[in-house]
Amino acid sequence: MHTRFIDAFAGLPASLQSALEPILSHDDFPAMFTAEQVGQLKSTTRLDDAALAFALLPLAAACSLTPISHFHVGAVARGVSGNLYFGANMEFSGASMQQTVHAEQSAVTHAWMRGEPRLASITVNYTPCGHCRQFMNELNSGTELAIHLPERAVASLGDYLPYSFGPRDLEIETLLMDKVDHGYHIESQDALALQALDACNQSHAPYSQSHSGIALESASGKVFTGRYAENAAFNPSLPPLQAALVVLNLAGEDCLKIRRAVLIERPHPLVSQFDATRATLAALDCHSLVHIQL
Ligand SMILES: O=c1ccn([C@H]2C[C@H](O)[C@@H](CO)O2)c(=O)[nH]1
Ligand SMILES: [Zn+2]
Repeated sequence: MHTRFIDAFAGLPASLQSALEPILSHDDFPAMFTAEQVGQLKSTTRLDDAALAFALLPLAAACSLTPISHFHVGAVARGVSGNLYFGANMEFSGASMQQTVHAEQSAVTHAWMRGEPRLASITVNYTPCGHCRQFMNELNSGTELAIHLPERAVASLGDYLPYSFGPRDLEIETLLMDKVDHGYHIESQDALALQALDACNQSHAPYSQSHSGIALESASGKVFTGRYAENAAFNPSLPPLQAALVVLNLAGEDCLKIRRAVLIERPHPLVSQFDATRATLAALDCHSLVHIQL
């Protein structure tokens, strides 16, 4: 079991511990559970969907990286597939505050990067801040997304974000998590560049059309990609680097040991990721960034 889970695991109910043990002891535990695993966990623990997601929150929160706040936020997103995806907040010392990733953004992005088509609900250990409510208002689940919080009745995103501003106010029909393929091509033999291109082709940038994607090679040699997720209110947009760091971190790898990165974006984009990406990677001690302009 990854060392980050040991304390949180020890605090779980015994029946959940024994049901989770074979899954968590796998070296490659991806911080998600398939619908089939969820079914098995529910039947062995007799927890329902909502109770299981709450019970898993300490494990999700154990994935947080918080050198600034030491405040561990965990989220569990449930896809319409029935899969569960962890999310955790991430702070980067030496970078700007704007590079921070909230746990809700992490769980949403995690589900999206793993191909989930839409979310049904999200469970969080603290109330989502205004920024997260706005970030989630970009989703194709819309204001129907169910939000589960400790000691509160389940409510919808619409309940938590009345009089909301969103994509439809800017006449945008393609929503976050909708399947897209922007159809860009590059001439390259570099597997990392081709994976960054794939991420760019699936990015969500309907406001600026400044599609972008990134691929990171981790310490173990695995590749983690990230897609840009733009937001109707612009500032809550999540850069592609953050999306890739979410998946890399949740997979149990070290953000401070990234070997190389490839960022792909359009030439002369209205919105450029390059400067912020280079600065944040430098704060993470990665100085090998290739910038490809389509
Ligand atoms: O909705 C919220 C509010 C805060 N945080 C994180 C961001 C930062 O890392 C820390 C302190 O704000 O908590 C979240 O993850 N979600
Ligand atoms: Zn937040």
